[in-house]
Amino acid sequence: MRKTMSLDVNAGLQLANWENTSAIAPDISHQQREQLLASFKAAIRIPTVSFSETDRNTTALAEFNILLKRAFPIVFSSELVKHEVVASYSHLFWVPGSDPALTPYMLLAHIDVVPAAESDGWEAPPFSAEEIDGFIYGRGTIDNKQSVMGILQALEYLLERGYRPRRGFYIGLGHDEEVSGREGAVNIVKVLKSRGVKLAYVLDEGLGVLDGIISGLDGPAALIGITEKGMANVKLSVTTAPGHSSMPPRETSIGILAAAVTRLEANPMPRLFGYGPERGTFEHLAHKFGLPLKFIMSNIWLFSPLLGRVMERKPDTNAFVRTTLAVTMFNSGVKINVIPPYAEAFVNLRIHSAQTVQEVLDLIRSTVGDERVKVELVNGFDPLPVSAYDETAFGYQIIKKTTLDMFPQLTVAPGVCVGNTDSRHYVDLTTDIYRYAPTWFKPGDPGRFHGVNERISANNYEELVKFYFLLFQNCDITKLPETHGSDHEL
Ligand SMILES: CC/C=C\C/C=C\C/C=C\C/C=C\C/C=C\C/C=C\CCC(=O)O
Ligand SMILES: N[C@@H](Cc1ccccc1)C(=O)O
Ligand SMILES: [Zn+2]
Ligand SMILES: [Zn+2]
Repeated sequence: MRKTMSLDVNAGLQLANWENTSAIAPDISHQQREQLLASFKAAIRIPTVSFSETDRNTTALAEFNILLKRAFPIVFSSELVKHEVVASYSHLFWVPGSDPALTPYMLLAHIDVVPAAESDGWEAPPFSAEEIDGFIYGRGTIDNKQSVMGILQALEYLLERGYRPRRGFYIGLGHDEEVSGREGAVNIVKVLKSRGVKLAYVLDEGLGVLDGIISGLDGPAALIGITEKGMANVKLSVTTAPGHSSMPPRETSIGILAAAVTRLEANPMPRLFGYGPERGTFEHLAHKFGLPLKFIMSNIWLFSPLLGRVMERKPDTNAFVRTTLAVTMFNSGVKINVIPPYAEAFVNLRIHSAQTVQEVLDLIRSTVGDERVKVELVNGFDPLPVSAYDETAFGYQIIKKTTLDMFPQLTVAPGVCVGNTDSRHYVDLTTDIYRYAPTWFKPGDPGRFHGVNERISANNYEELVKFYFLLFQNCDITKLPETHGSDHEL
């Protein structure tokens, strides 16, 4: 019989047993702090906006290329670093290790951002990088220039201090992540494949440190994304005969389509909470909840229907419960006195780990339940495979250890990334993809993603630089420490 699980997740791999490879301390002088913040703000001020796959601010992207060279002169001049530009605005860096027998790893981030308009209610203009009460405001501060700049800033400091890695690594910076990554990430992957590269693990953007966001949890938790939801874009359309508005049919194409869309919103996709890896998140965090939540979280197999009902009440937690459906575009009409011959709507779905694109399409067709509404898949992909997060998972344990080196008070747990990332293009290069940076989220902060007042504290940005600084060095261990007498399940 399965016993009640309450994992002491911070035990097991005793930090003391790790080979110490972080010989260079992450000390940052007052002058360096000023300079790293100035470089970060300069990056935020360049509006590298992706509007659509065909409409991107290429002037800004070109300017960003120049900024990178200016901000990180050692990275760009070091003999050790091989740099190449991919698809004009994406960047691939390769730093070979002194021990070629060690499989390299790769860090990813993206340069482009989604659009932002000050008139939406920003407290500071979205490309100003203005600092208010210790927070730097601007589009890209948490998605994802904090990692673009943080990774290269850490490498700059390490090289400056004479660092030579034992394990080689790649850094990939995409320029079109927000509109699919088909130019940047896809071509970087092509280059790596042509060279026969295999990666120990990939670390990309995604989850972070949640502080006060999971209600009932005692203290902040770092969630490392071990998978991401699938995605589907679906087009619904209705074609009818046009005519004079004075002799209307009982329903127009607009009415038929609106009714179909209403049925979709009224009948959400099934609750699947507990059927995917989100279950492991709560089992890992269980010991950090007070009673009775501790008991509930330790017995997800019994309580998942109850938890699912509670979590579905708020959009940010509902995202973990089911495949979400958002009607994002609706176009129709020709003239005020003409019966509309055509109406179309687009629906964006984020698919729960326990479902597939095909299953979701079938459900949409049956919920619409109207032959006059044509349902077509525009594009999509299934949920991503689940990466390893047991005690032998190199990437997961390195990321976890580095997080605990910086923030010993955190509980670290695996999580599902509800947004999509460039890392999904890397599935043929590694089985282990993680989506995480120690960006801190407090209540209300998740809404800043693609929303108004996106911001990061200056202090948190500096912590990110230190995180990557330690991560590079922690990756130089040749193998994970052996686990001693671990009788708990993972
Ligand atoms: C199971 C966890 C339960 C509750 C968590 C609740 C809310 C999560 C809140 C914040 C999560 C942090 C990150 C936001 C999520 C998605 C962003 C991921 C990728 C971004 C991709 C992109 O748009 O560029
Ligand atoms: N990363 C963005 C854009 C994106 C959407 C879908 C697929 C790929 C990228 C998002 O998750 O919303
Ligand atoms: Zn992003
Ligand atoms: Zn984004």
